Amino acid sequence: MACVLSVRVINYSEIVKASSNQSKFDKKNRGPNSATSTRGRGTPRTAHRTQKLNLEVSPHRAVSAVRLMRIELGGAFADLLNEKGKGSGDNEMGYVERTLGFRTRVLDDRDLRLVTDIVGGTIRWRRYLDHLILSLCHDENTFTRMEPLLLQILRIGFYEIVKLGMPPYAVVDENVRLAKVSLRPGAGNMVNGILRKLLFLKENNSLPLPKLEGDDRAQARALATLYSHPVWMVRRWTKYLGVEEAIKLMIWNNTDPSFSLRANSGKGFTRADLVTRLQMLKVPHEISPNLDDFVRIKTGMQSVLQAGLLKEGLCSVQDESAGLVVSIVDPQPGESIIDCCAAPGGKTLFMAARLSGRGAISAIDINKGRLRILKEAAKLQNVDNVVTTVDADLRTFADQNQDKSNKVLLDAPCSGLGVLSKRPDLRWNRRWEDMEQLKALQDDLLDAASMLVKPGGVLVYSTCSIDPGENEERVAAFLLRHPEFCVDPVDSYVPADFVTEHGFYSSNPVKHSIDGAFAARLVRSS
Ligand SMILES: C[S@@+](CC[C@H](N)C(=O)[O-])C[C@H]1O[C@@H](n2cnc3c(N)ncnc32)[C@H](O)[C@@H]1O
Repeated sequence: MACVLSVRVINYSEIVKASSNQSKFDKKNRGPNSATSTRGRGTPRTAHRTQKLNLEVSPHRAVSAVRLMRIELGGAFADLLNEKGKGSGDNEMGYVERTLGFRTRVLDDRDLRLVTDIVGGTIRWRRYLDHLILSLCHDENTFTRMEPLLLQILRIGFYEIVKLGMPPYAVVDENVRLAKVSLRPGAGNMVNGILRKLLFLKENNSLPLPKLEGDDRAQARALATLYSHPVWMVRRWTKYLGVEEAIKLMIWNNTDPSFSLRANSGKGFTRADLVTRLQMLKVPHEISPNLDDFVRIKTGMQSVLQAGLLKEGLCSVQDESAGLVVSIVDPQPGESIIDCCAAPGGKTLFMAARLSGRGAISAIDINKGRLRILKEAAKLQNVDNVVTTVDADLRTFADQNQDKSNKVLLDAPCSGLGVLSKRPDLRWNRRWEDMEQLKALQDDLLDAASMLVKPGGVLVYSTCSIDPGENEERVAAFLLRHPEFCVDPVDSYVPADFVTEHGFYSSNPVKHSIDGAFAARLVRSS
């Protein structure tokens, strides 16, 4: 039986004494009012005066389940918690306690890695996992009415068995235990039954998966389940890229992401310095073939974080696809640049470092909070002497501002379809309808940004999307509205491999193994 220790202490690490047993815990916390016992109907649990430490539930599993609830239910999840939990910014273990009714031991490095893997993977594979869970449930109602926490526990178990190939009996045992202590014994029995059915089918190579057959619509639905993406994305990509490339893209999106680090030259820290530090930390790395300041890492981000390299502002996490957009702006010492949608500042800060202390960047953004992050990062990275933040809607700013610049960057709000490997939840939050709204906003912002460009000056339009509707089509529509601009091919700024036949920059995750992004360099004649 799982062991729940309950003690009156303020400090979690000081917990020493056991005083309650499982049945007491169940009675007290698992009634109809439990935050986790109903889906969307739960009455918030009252604040605990005691803290309960459970040493038998694996901490990474408990934290993963709660984090998945937070991601999926968003604001609704905060409402399920007690008042104290709302917006308190409390640490993860606080959420665990308020959701599950107990704490686990503190997570070590290995647990943290497991949480990242399990949460990322379970979100990515959600559609695929839900298809399997639904297929193995008694009936559809069992699935659709399942409590949120129970569903997350099942998703975790299915992911571990089917995608991670973890030792099956340990997975069953641990997920059953989590369901029992965090919900009730019956929930544990249900998890046990469904996971064992899954194991049987997997061992017999007969998982109930859809076949690629029927008309385009049916095939798109099957692909969407097999590769776990929304149907509308599959239909869009098969139309633009063909089935084979669409599948490759989905496989990329489902793979654990690689990261790039940029050495902050503003701090006098070079790539050679960064390489030395990574060697000392034993973090495997690779020099970027595309950008002088960048290094790629696949694993070891935890070590980089713990060593304080980011906290000290010595390096930043920045994808090469974003760095290459800065190469297209090509900032030179002494120049004045307007960055129209600047926050949280990835590109602003890299451009600022390239100015080597001479010149100025006006960093405009409508989002105050993100702009604050930019300002603090500029200070940390020692480039605040060339960065001024402007809290404004670009459209109003452009209307009212007489000052024009030779270089303007518009890194527009977009669908983010190029960065789905790094943002596992984004695919489920984006809707097809968003695309039309985004395109209209991108047109408006392009018009506004163009007003800030001096004759002879350059406007760089960029997105982190791979969708032609947000990229080439927006530029074509802009050029029709603004014949005073023409395309300046980007060949002199980025490696030839990234240049499209129309002279635009395009990074393709499948081809270049970095995020997907787009940029056009547009020169104003008059
Ligand atoms: C793709 S993000 C920019 C990322 C940033 N360039 C970087 O490299 O970190 C788009 C930004 O546009 C901002 N934005 C959206 N609408 C805006 C508007 N009307 N005026 C100014 N900024 C806007 C958003 O707040 C968001 O920070």
